[in-house]
Amino acid sequence: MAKIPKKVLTLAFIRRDDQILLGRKKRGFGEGKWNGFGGKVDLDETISDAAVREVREECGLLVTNLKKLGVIDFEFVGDPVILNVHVFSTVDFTGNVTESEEMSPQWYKVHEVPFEKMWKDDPHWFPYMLDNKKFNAYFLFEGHEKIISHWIKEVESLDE
Ligand SMILES: Nc1nc2c([nH]c(=O)n2[C@H]2C[C@H](O)[C@@H](COP(=O)(O)OP(=O)(O)OP(=O)(O)O)O2)c(=O)[nH]1
Repeated sequence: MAKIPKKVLTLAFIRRDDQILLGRKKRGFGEGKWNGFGGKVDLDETISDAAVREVREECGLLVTNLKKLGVIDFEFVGDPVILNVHVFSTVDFTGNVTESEEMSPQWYKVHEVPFEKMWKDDPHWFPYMLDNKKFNAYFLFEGHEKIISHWIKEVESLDE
């Protein structure tokens, strides 16, 4: 059997009181959508090191104590590559929020997250993430706007 290629990506959320920091992606994959901060893992770094680096690059904050809350696999019809997204959250950060070439950041109240301007899968798993519950999920997309099938389950623990 041919091995299914997986591309490991990070996605980190920063919380402050009843707010969450999101960024509007200014270019590339998911352009125009509001999201957490993240991207590809480099060869020489751990997944959580990559998560810290991507947050710093995309919104200027230095985060610590990232907790892994979710692992989501995304498959796209006609594309053999599975995106393996590791979702983190933290309340610990230093620095000032700054716009980057990739992201335009903004604090949102957690009950005012703009799901209509986000990836279609996000309303399914954000409730777990916002509640600090650990979860695994899978979404099969046709194009970038239509979910054909999915599952999601709460789990006791996640591999590091
Ligand atoms: N909320 C949400 N995030 C997603 C979904 N799919 C998906 O890849 N992401 C996240 C994971 C990553 O944080 C980001 C995609 O990474 P990216 O392509 O921007 O990676 P990068 O920053 O290394 O890219 P680049 O600088 O090389 O352009 O989007 C999704 O369906 N929902």
